[in-house]
Amino acid sequence: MSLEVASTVVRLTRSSSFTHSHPKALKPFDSGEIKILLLENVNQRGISLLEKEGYQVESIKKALPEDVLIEKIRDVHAIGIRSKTKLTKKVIQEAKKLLVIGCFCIGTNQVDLEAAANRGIAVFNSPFSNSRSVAELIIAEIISLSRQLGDRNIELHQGNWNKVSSQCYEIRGKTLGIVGYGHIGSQLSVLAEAMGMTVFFHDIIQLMPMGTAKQVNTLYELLERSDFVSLHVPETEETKNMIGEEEIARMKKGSYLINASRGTIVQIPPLIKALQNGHLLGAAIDVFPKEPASNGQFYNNELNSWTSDLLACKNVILTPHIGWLFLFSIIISDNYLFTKLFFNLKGGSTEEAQYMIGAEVGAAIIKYINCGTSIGAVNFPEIDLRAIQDTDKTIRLLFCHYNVPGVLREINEILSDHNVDKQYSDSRGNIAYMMADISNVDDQDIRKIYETVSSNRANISTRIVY
Ligand SMILES: NC(=O)c1ccc[n+]([C@@H]2O[C@H](COP(=O)([O-])OP(=O)(O)OC[C@H]3O[C@@H](n4cnc5c(N)ncnc54)[C@H](O)[C@@H]3O)[C@@H](O)[C@H]2O)c1
Ligand SMILES: O=C(O)CC[C@@H](O)C(=O)O
Repeated sequence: MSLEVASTVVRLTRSSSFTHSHPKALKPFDSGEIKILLLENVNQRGISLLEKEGYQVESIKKALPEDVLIEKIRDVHAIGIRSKTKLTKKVIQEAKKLLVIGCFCIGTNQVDLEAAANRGIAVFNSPFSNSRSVAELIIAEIISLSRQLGDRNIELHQGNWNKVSSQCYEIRGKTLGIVGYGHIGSQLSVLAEAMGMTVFFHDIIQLMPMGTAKQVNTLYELLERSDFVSLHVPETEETKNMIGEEEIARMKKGSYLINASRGTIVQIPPLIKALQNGHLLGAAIDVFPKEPASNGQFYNNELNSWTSDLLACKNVILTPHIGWLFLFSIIISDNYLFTKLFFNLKGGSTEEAQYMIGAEVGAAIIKYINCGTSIGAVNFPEIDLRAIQDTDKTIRLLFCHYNVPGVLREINEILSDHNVDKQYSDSRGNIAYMMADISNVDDQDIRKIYETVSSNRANISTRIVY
């Protein structure tokens, strides 16, 4: 494999609050030359943080088709995306200047993480800013499915008064099976128990149950025991098509399936069959194998060939990937229970979730560009050093390289004439990352260190920040 060299020298932020210091004369780039591309309507909080750093930020509201994305990505140092933008190996190979990818969401399946790491590109996400919103959505859907709220709502909107109680149930005493007991699954577990449900979960790792929830050994055991099955796994090779004909057949007759994880986890045609023949009493689907790149009249058979069949099924709640944008409230007034559902892309706590994600991922991008900090990266060795206090002659060397024997010795030989104040290195698979703060270096030294380190046999990317 050829060793691609991505190199940048940028001003190092000298305090944790990212205040500006004056750039040195020799540095080839300043922060105004750092270009950031943000896609899919990233929250204004993230945009403002990045602009405040002096970077050139372009923000586009939708996902881009591959050819346009390739054109645009060639020129940028950072890209911010959500769930729709596919950063494949092909796209990443074209991104010659790219240092960092920010996923302004939880899922990172839309990025080829290995291809990014192999090019020295760190990937960050927001691992739990919207977990609670998804868990609340699922509780709302469990009640809605159990009471057929979606159908009653559509009927009444069409002028049809249909007061029925047949196959409408309380959720108290029912069993919820959670597949994937991470941030979202465990939050859901707590909420479901508070509503009087019994909770089972299945995960590939042994986990501490919340409350009185119980971990079961196999997916089939969970499917056979649950009145409601809710999926909260990431998209991986193992989870793709995880719920198909056989799994749905294992579910209890009269049970419900909920998927707000990723659209590839559930095979929709067997789900439609089970809804049509009454094996399942309902389903709630927030994510789809193919989703439109922007809002509009795109939800039809052209998008997914079975769309009209799914739309014709009874008691199916369909939402446009808004799991994290959901506010649910129950108001108890006198003896009445009013259930209010808000599906609103801009209101209430939705702004809070977006704001938090914008702040978290925006800050991670800034810290990586300015200081090299990779803590929280999902594909990269995670390292950091405390901030440099000496404002004059200390530089920070950031060396991402293939994890081969003898490389650190070679780099330390290059640095042996200098005073290395602090040094830290870590590896993850075949990628290693070293950070070294070197004091008392003049402008000529900076150039020399950069040239010798970046021409090392294992170099993937070398940066110097100061
Ligand atoms: N609909 C939305 O708007 C929305 C919002 C946020 C997240 N998501 C999706 O939900 C997923 C889960 O989010 P999270 O924050 O809880 O993730 P997480 O990483 O905290 O938890 C995922 C859990 O799934 C488990 N798991 C992985 N493979 C498994 C398998 N084959 N079988 C059983 N368990 C398995 C993991 O061990 C982990 O405990 C995300 O990856 C994302 O794709 C959707
Ligand atoms: O914002 C999005 O598009 C994705 C939301 C959600 O699926 C996530 O992974 O956080």
